[in-house]
Amino acid sequence: MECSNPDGPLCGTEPACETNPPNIISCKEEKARISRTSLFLWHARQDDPSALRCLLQQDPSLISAHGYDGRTPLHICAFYSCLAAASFLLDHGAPVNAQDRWGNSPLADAQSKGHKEMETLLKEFGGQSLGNHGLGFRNAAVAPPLPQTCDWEVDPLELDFSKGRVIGKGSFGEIWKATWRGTPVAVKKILPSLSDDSSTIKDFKHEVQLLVKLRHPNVVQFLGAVSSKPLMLMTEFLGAGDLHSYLKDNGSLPLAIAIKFAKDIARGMIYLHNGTNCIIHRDLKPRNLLLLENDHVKVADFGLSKIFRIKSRQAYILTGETGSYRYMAPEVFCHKSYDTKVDVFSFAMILYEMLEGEPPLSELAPYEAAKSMAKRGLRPKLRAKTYPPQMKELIIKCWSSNKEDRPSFKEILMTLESMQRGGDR
Ligand SMILES: Nc1ncnc2c1ncn2[C@@H]1O[C@H](COP(=O)(O)OP(=O)(O)OP(=O)(O)O)[C@@H](O)[C@H]1O
Repeated sequence: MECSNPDGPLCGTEPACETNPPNIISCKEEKARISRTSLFLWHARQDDPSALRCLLQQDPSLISAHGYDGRTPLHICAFYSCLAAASFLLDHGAPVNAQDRWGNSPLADAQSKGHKEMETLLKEFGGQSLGNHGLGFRNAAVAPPLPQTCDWEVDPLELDFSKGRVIGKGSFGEIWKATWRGTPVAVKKILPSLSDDSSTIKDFKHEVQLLVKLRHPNVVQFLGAVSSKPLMLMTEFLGAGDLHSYLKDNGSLPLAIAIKFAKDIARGMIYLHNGTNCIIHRDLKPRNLLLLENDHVKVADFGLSKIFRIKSRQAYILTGETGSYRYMAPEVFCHKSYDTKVDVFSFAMILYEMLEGEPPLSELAPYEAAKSMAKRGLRPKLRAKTYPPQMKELIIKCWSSNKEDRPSFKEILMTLESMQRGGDR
């Protein structure tokens, strides 16, 4: 399937029925809606993301479409292992745990058919094995319900913004420095427009439940969340700024510091990628790497992007905040199925930026940079003279077009350690 522009123009719009009386319009519209739904389900079965994209652009509500027995396009993809279409649907916010009239979720369908790759993909998006396969399949395990009480809910009245300030703006909302029970914290206020349906809030709660359990010295610590509107996420506050600003102020880093930072990032990523809930960051970039006063780095802003990403795409474009594109792996740009190796690709771009002192392909706009990398295999030129051959090799491996050729973060850490030992001698 040819890679298409993820924010491409509308493929076609339906003519407005301005002269028809209202009852004829609604009848016509209803018929059109039903036929669009059938078409959407059919293209899911054909594993055809381009056709799905065209229909979705005409009618965004199709993302929650289902047939009369409650089976969604994602159920169909899961059942027939249509990976490209499933990946597209998930990227565009399709409800991953929708249950059909037998109570089965897409993951239960994939499991019943033994589609391993599909299972992995659905789980990455929070898929749960729900239902009992009343169609005659073997029973699937039902995920335990979330506990009714939670220890992460923050009372918004306890958040004091009076002496706070906005410290950053992302596509999901503003980041504030605030005080919570006397402690400085960073609070991300999610744009109200991104949390206007109950399923988003449910997904949000589920995700926070996972994130709040994470603990690692190189991962920004989640402290809690407000699950009423506006949704808010509270993390520890890191006062030394982010890597983007640091590089802007200081230019390229000496090799030893770049290796030190890179090791911290690799350690944080090993933790995220290898826990019981494998977390793929998908938006690793210098702005999401926060510095500590003692020159250590922590990985921030992971986990929730998949919930708000599609909804925020519009805001993303409107605010011109397209910085993430520059670090984006080709398979994400092309809406293909992907795994933890997308973060390795982004890491290569960050390594490059730390050593060269300028963003990768800075001569191109972020979107153009991502497109050239994905479609033409273009890569930034390694110009700095200070690269030891091992570092050059590492960067080139990490930004391989073929994700299988990219090393894991465990391997990356080992290479960085051996480089550091070489430098010490
Ligand atoms: N815990 C924190 N402590 C201190 N500063 C933070 C913290 N979290 C975020 N920031 C600051 O806020 C900025 C914006 O963060 P945010 O994660 O919302 O935006 P982004 O990653 O640039 O955008 P997007 O979420 O759209 O990818 C960061 O680059 C950083 O400077």
